[in-house]
Amino acid sequence: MKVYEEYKKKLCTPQEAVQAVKSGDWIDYSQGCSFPTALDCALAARRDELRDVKIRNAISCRPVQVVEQDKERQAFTYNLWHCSGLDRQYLDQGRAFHAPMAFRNCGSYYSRGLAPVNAAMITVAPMDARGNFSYGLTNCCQQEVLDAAEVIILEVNPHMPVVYGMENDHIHISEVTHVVEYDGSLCTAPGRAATESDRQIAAHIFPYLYDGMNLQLGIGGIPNALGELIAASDLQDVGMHTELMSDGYLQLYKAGKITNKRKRLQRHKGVFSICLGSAELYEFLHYNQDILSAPMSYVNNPEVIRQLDNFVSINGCIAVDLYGQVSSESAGIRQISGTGGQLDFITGAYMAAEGKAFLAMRSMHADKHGVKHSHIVPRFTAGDIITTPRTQAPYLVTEYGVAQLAGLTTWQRAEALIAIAHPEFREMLIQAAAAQGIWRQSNKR
Ligand SMILES: CC(=O)SCCNC(=O)CCNC(=O)[C@H](O)C(C)(C)COP(=O)(O)OP(=O)(O)OC[C@H]1O[C@@H](n2cnc3c(N)ncnc32)[C@H](O)[C@@H]1OP(=O)(O)O
Ligand SMILES: CCCC(=O)O
Repeated sequence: MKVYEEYKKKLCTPQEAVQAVKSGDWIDYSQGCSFPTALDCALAARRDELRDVKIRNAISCRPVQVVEQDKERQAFTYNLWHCSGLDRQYLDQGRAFHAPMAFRNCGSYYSRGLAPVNAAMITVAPMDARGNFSYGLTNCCQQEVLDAAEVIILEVNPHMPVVYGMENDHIHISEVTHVVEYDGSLCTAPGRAATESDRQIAAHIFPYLYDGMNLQLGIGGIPNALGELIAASDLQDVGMHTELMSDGYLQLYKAGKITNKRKRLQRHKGVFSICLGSAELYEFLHYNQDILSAPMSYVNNPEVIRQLDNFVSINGCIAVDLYGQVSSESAGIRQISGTGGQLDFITGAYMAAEGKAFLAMRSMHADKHGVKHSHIVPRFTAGDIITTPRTQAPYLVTEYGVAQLAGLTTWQRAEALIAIAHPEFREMLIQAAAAQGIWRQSNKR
């Protein structure tokens, strides 16, 4: 068979494949749990011969060897579209940089030539008899990256599920420069377990959910708690249209909650763009005809989301100020996460008939010295990054309730947000609101 001959011709060791990289190059790794483990090790081993090689990735799920082995950071610069807990450590230590983006636009940076790619290194499922390799867990911006790349190196992993896609879900052997094989386990990222306060927050959102909704759950503990709550509820015929496929959705599928039968687009199919989860979730996706992967440029497009009536988007945030500006990605200048798909889904959910978007957070935290900090703040301080502007602020949720901000004046917003602040901070916030000129004498307190 011709495709197998071509495969054999292109098959080489990781060490041979990474010889394609030159000093000064830009390299893209496939994102999230599709991390190309063997190629990363082989590239890191060239640290003494290479200079100024820039790598782009997002949500690193295992130690990254081009970071770990290049202590002097002479050979490699690691850049992140979005951050995992491990990435936060790299950023804190000055071993990585963040690249701001909204996920619906990420692919266009490549197709418009704004993000050049000398070599793409991606993990795929084994080749089928027609010569195709499934992108598996990560559809994301894969196609745009590959279209932009001068050299394409596949890391074939037998554990990568074959995932059906709407479009741009596989690559053919004829388009590939090199193939390497790696039989190690895929990265897993089952997500942070829900805490008691996550559950309290989820319980406030729950009354807004209804049968037949199209559900997007984001990253973090609160969306996971919602997954648990819906799985144990009487809700029926939930539709899945989400950027992130997580174990929360696996729970919902197992509980029979997701049927997708009321969706106006891709009826009977759940749609996602990137999967971060457990080995059980990966197995569930393997040749699963009920689920489609699609590019971020489609899944996160507000024009697409708009067509899904009854859309409910639930994401996490870090802090909100009394004007309704939301930071979901930084604490001061400390980069914690990324904009990701948050703004895309808030925009699309608002446009959908009966659509709603929720941003949820704990009302406060205590730092390592025991000092308590309110997550509802009078105003942001220098360095805080605004992820969602106040003009698009959706339903904000804490353990103390829900504040719907759209359409409200500044003094109404201040009142609504102070009502869901931690009680210990409410008086301070009222004083601040008065000093900022956004508190009326007749406001409730
Ligand atoms: C995926 C889709 O389908 S679309 C869109 C989804 N994406 C987004 O919404 C992007 C932005 N949101 C997020 O990334 C997440 O929801 C987060 C980061 C806001 C919350 O996620 P969680 O996993 O619940 O966060 P968690 O509470 O564990 O905190 C993560 C880190 O932020 C820190 N942090 C969180 N809140 C604060 C705060 N107010 N002040 C200081 N630090 C904070 C924590 O200490 C922790 O740091 P560490 O890893 O060094 O310990
Ligand atoms: C994979 C989740 C990325 C995001 O926050 O959008």
